[in-house]
Amino acid sequence: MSFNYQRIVIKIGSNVLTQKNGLPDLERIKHLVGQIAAIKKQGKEVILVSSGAVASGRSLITISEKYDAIAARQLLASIGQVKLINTYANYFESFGILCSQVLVTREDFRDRMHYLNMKNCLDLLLQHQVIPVVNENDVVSVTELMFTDNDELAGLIASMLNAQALIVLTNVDGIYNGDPNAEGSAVIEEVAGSVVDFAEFVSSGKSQFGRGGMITKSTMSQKTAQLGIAVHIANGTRENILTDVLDNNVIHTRFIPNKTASGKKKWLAHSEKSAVGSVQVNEGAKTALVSNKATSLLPIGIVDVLTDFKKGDIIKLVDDSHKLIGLGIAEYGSDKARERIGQKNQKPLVHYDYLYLQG
Ligand SMILES: Nc1ncnc2c1ncn2[C@@H]1O[C@H](COP(=O)(O)OP(=O)(O)O)[C@@H](O)[C@H]1O
Ligand SMILES: N[C@@H](CCC(=O)OP(=O)(O)O)C(=O)O
Repeated sequence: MSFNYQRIVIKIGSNVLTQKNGLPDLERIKHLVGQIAAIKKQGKEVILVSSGAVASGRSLITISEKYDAIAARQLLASIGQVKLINTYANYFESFGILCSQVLVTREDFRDRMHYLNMKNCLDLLLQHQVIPVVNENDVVSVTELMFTDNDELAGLIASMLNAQALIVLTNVDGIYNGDPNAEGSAVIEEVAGSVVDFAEFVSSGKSQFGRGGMITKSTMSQKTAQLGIAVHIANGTRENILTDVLDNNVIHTRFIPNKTASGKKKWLAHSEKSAVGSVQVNEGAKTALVSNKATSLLPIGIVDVLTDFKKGDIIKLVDDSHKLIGLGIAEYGSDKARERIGQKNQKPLVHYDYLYLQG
């Protein structure tokens, strides 16, 4: 059985694009572009999320050690992104395909106006048969507000664009059930349904040039699959990997998608860092919210307003041990919410349509 996705986000990690000596691996980039061109020629839409700006920059300039990591990242990315996008543009051009550069920061996803503005631009590029090449704008991003890594960014882009699939290319065959180098470890081929605690077997170590590591890949993949998007994690250093993944012809990890969520829920799913206020809910409300029924958050299920918010703000819903259970848009401010705590027959604080629950 092959996978017949119409809109696909492909994320390529730094390690796939870089040789062991740190120089860009042009042959590999060319080979991947060739596969993407073949997928595109089948009438499919492809959005590329590519890391590699910092790695490319490293191949062009040596920076004195007296500069801190942030300054070095900004300098390398600023120089390296030009080289990276030129490389893509030249290779795509040889297949008669136009690509474009889209550099984003977390701020661009924060409020719904910015989010929809960016979505409109990406939709327009796709309508014009262009392949958007997306990367974080490391030059202007404020360190504390950055994406954990481009895996997180790829998950956001896939949900924003209602993609059917996200393919994450890294330098191992998928998520292993132990150390990938240890004897006896094997690739987990399918992840379905219930939430898996990957920290049990995925080490926090990452590859030579990667930023986030396999743990972020695992959590992002789980979240993205819960929103209705299939996620494939595969080895981008293998020949014909993209076509093999789509033909289901190679061992890799696949997260089976849940039912598709609405656009608003997809946006909320990635809004934790933009949440302004928080409320604590009781056990009964928690059970009702996480059940399969469409349930709004009513004041009777609230036990405390932990941090203030205004009407329209994104708020966190936490349980009695302060564990995050969901995110929603407040229908009224924290003052009114406090007055109504525990009361019956009150308007929902968060309506179901504006509520995203963690899986
Ligand atoms: N259980 C595991 N399964 C697969 N990879 C793992 C596991 N635990 C740790 N890793 C490490 O995660 C690395 C990939 O993540 P990362 O460095 O973020 O790559 P990328 O640059 O592709 O984003 C692998 O090279 C591997 O060393
Ligand atoms: N924006 C950075 C990407 C950093 C990053 O997330 O890398 P990776 O973990 O390899 O996907 C760059 O282009 O170098």
